[in-house]
Amino acid sequence: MTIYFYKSWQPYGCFSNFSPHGITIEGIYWPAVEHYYQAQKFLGTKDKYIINAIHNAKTPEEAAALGRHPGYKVRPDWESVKINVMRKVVLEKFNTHKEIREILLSTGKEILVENSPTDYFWGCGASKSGQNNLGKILMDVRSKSLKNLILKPLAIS
Ligand SMILES: Nc1nc(O)c(N)c(N[C@@H]2O[C@H](COP(=O)(O)O)[C@@H](O)[C@H]2O)n1
Repeated sequence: MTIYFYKSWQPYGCFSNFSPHGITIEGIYWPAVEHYYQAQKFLGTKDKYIINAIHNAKTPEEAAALGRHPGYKVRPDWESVKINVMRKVVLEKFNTHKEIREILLSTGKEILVENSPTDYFWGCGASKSGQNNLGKILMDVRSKSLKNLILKPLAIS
């Protein structure tokens, strides 16, 4: 059975990047994955001042609106780095928060899909045929977490 998730208040909402699970990366605390992800778009650009506003955004929706604003210039390598940016921050989220790591592990081998009606890159889009890159990252994180769970007791003995 495929597990669909999207909004943070819906079933499996903790898989959404908008869920309120803070992370610390390179010593800086971010209120949600979405804040960090959107801010990375502007590293080293003339619009880098917007990073602070994204960091301080009251909600992930506000962070996303700032990061998607067509008036700000995204870094030129964004398309080639965004998957790795997302991989790093989503892994950190599930390493940090044990309760949602357990929910992720409880999904076993089910396929996870971000059921965004508009996003064909991170989600499946309205046609359900999108790339679902967020779902793929979550399934990778799930495999890594499972390996850690199996290897940890072995390391102790
Ligand atoms: N608009 C919206 N609302 C949500 O609740 C979502 N989970 C998403 N999806 C996330 O949007 C991010 C992509 O943003 P860009 O289009 O690259 O600016 C990514 O975190 C998706 O998972 N969207």
